Amino acid sequence: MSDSPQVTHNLQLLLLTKTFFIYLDINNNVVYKEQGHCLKTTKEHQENSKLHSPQGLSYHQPSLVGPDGKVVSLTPWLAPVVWEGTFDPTLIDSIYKQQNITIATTVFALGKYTQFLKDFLESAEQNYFVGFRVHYYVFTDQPEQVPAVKLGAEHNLTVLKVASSNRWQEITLSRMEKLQKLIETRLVNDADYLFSLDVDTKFYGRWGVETLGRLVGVIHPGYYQTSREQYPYERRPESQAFISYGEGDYYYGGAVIGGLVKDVYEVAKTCREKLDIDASKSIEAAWQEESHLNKYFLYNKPSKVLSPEYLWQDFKPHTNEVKIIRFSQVIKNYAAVRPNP
Ligand SMILES: CC(=O)N[C@H]1[C@@H](OP(=O)(O)OP(=O)(O)OC[C@H]2O[C@@H](n3ccc(=O)[nH]c3=O)[C@H](O)[C@@H]2O)O[C@H](CO)[C@H](O)[C@@H]1O
Ligand SMILES: [Mn+2]
Repeated sequence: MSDSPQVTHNLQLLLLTKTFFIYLDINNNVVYKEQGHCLKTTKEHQENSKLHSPQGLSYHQPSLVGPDGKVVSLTPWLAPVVWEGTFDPTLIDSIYKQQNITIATTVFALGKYTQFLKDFLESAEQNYFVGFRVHYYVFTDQPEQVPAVKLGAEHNLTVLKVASSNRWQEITLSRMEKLQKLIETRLVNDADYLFSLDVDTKFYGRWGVETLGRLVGVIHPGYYQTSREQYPYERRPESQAFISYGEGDYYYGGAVIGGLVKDVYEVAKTCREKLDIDASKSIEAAWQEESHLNKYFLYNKPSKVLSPEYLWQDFKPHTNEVKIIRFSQVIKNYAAVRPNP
């Protein structure tokens, strides 16, 4: 005689309850993996779910500084905005220390931009994921110009030679294609997280595991209190990067793209495809790949947003909201460093 449906139902409930309690009581990774496969599926589902939003939706522009002058630390889709005071470095480091992660970091230094590498790397070694495994990938047309910088334990650097270009716009937008290829050939196996960073920059403060997330963007320091109509989005409908005046959350800087390797891959691949479509129509978006990145982030929301502490500009005076400057664009003489105007 088979069990009555009621008995089966109770048994299932009992099993589920048991699994759940084991997880809550012991809270140990091994036990969790062995016993909690049904819970693990749920957790993975939540972490991996993309935050797509439809085009043309009407809603208020989110603000980053409230009317009381206090900073806002959640987006309207409930992603954290990382500011000083929103995380405890000791606690968050100790959590991520148990995860045995590698953070790949790409940086491009072509033409005269090789001069920025020394300060970038030296200051990164003082501040960037100190104590965690980092692998820098330096793309350059002059490998001999890459300075020998002493790297900390578990920090490595690989130089990758690329062709020179005589248009800076070409260099900055070609980063997407190079990033896509690097992920396909190496990073899928070699890294967990990836950051793509501008080289004309310096670290002045901690940049650590608080910045890790599935998909991470940074608020551009020039526009965090600007009305979205004034954002320098691409406004020509002919471009794939087009965003209409009534839309927009934040203006993200192209100097920082981060996240899980596979999520950054989606960004790079999508932006590259759109850059190619634009190129075939002889259109170049207002701010090259930064414009395409802003479009991507508008409809594929970042799961974590970095405040302008993580992208400042040395020439910009300090403001009340930004308590710490962690990473900043150095002052550069555009005419002297770029290959073309
Ligand atoms: C702060 C910020 O968000 N900056 C973005 C902004 O202006 P930026 O003025 O910051 O652009 P940029 O001149 O720094 O170029 C971006 C990056 O391309 C590389 N490079 C550029 C020129 C060159 O001759 N050699 C070379 O290696 C280098 O890694 C540099 O950091 O808009 C650019 C697109 O137009 C990029 O999206 C930048 O990330
Ligand atoms: Mn730059």
